[in-house]
Amino acid sequence: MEVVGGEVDYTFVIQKSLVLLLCVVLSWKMIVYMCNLLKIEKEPIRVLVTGAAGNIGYAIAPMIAGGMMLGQDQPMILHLLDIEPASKSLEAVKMELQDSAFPLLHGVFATTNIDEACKGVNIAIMIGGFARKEGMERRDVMSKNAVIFKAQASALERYASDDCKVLVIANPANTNALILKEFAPSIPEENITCLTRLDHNRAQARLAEKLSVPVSSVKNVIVWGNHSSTQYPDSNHATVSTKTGDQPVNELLVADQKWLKNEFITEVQQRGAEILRARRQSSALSAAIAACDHIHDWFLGTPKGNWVSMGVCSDGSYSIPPGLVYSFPVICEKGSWKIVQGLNIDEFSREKMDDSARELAEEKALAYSCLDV
Ligand SMILES: NC(=O)c1ccc[n+]([C@@H]2O[C@H](COP(=O)([O-])OP(=O)(O)OC[C@H]3O[C@@H](n4cnc5c(N)ncnc54)[C@H](O)[C@@H]3O)[C@@H](O)[C@H]2O)c1
Ligand SMILES: O=C(O)C[C@H](O)C(=O)O
Repeated sequence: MEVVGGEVDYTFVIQKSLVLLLCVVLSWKMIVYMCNLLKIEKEPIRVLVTGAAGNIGYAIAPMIAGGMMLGQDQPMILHLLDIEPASKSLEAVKMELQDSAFPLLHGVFATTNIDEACKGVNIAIMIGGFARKEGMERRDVMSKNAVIFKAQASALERYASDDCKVLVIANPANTNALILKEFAPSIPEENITCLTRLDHNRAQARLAEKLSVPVSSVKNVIVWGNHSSTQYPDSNHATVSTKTGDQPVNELLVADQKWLKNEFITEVQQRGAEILRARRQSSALSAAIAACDHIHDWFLGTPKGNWVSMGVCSDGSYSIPPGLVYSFPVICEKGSWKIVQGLNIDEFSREKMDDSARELAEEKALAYSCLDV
């Protein structure tokens, strides 16, 4: 250390520190530059898509391969799974993906064997399941899916990578995710989620339409609960960015409180059924986009000041019973999610949130009774 006349020369120390800092920054920039020059790529991530020959599978495969889910610098290898009767269509999906020459797609592996499909996967998008047919009881659908998800959980438990992150889309999504959690105990429970981002996106879009603003200017809607008609789309904390800063949606729609408490909620709750009636098939394009959004934000983080809705294992936040997979507002950072805490819940919201939790508890009991656990 430089000492002048018995005293520390702070100017010299600061100068030295700045030079050192500059050297560190320049070396880091140089390393990044060299990597880019040498085209050193990230290791490919293995992504499992179950039900890959179906509607959502066909929509989501090119989105993943094109970088929408994991970003434009993240290569991937796709593991596509479907059941034997769909094996020809599955092979066709594989061929089309190959023919699309996606630069980030480092391989496609298609199989009807669940164990092989799960080998080494880092992400599992669970779309395949048993769809309700006319005249079938809820119990029949639940029992078929409970059996499917129990078997898939065991395969993931045995063969997936330790850090595997799971997104369940197949309905009943929350309860299928719960079964998966029960039968894959070595997968950390925070790695098991279900899709309610589609409902979140739908709610955001309805508000933007009502306010005649771009959808991107609306943020922080919430979908609480089950991905079913008891879900509670909540506009109480949503804002719209304007030239003068963020404005609460409830203030901008002060004259439309009746709409917010009635039509808005039912329209979002019933949107899936509306699309099902119009297409005679459930939503596929928007479901695939929502799944990409879900994984994208989970891996790469939610933008500062924004939250999104994800079906996650309840830790008792907002008095939602632990042991349910429930949709909460979450913030994501460095590959982890955290439930947004401290939001004010009014009586109206409380009732709706509890109704959905009650339905999930009933679904859980039904699923367990089907599995004899
Ligand atoms: N959570 C959501 O937001 C959301 C939105 C839309 C649809 N969904 C649900 O997603 C699921 C898939 O929808 P879709 O339109 O793609 O249906 P789809 O019938 O077109 O495709 C489902 C595919 O899964 C396959 N499959 C069936 N059992 C399987 C198993 N055991 N292992 C692997 N694959 C299996 C089928 O052969 C089929 O190819 C449905 O349950 C639907 O209700 C959820
Ligand atoms: O498949 C369905 O029943 C509808 C779907 O979950 C949706 O929300 O679009």
